[in-house]
Amino acid sequence: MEEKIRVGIVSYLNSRPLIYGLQRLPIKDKITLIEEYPALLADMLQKGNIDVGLVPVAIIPELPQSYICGNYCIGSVGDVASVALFSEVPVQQVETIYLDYQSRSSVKLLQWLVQHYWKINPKYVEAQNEDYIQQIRGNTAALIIGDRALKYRSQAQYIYDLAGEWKAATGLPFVFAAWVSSRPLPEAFIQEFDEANSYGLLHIDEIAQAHNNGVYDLKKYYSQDLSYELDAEKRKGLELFLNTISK
Ligand SMILES: C=C(O[C@@H]1C=C(C(=O)O)C=C[C@H]1O)C(=O)O
Repeated sequence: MEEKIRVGIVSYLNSRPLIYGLQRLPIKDKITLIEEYPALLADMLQKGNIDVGLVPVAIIPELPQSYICGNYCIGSVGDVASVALFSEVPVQQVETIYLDYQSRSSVKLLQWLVQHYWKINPKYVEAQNEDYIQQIRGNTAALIIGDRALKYRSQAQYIYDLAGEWKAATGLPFVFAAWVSSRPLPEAFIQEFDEANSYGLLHIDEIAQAHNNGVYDLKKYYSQDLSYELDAEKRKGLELFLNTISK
């Protein structure tokens, strides 16, 4: 039997539409799905523990070889809702920022916004585990991504949505994660993979209902906040982001 292709996918709600077809269509017998948080997926791709992953785009410049597979991603054309700087004070008064250990792209995006858009000069602290979320107080703010960010929204005073801020600063959409492999994969596989990604996007209502947890309106999350097509505008946003972080 042929070896299965190891596919790493983000373990958050954001990727439920992309995993839907991968778990249901015939491609499911050709792959092994591994779910992890984004920073771990990045490590796994870098170490060769997965063949393709929905990895933070910020690691692309660090890979000796990389191939973007297919036409889907985790992106946004405005506010994304699940990636934000959460604070008790306006951003101009923020002095310390905890960085989410689960993120790679949003950490880089935040640091770009801090320097070039908000023009503030905070101290950064790299969080090691979930406890950092309790540190948001006074002039201490934190970056949170994923399901934990959706959850934190209801108790937050100030929410600086990183995709919305990027859009305001550059006029472009933002791509957080894309399907990346470190070696070329067969064309026929990529095509089947791409079709499996698109399948879930036809079942958004069902997926939103199945995962509804009363925390956030998932139909809105999947159809308005997130934008999964890696189209020409998103590729432009991605290129600009990768250029800015590799300088
Ligand atoms: C929109 C999101 O995009 C994510 C953010 C990532 C990052 O910051 O490295 C990576 C993958 C995505 O899960 C989110 O997690 O909410």
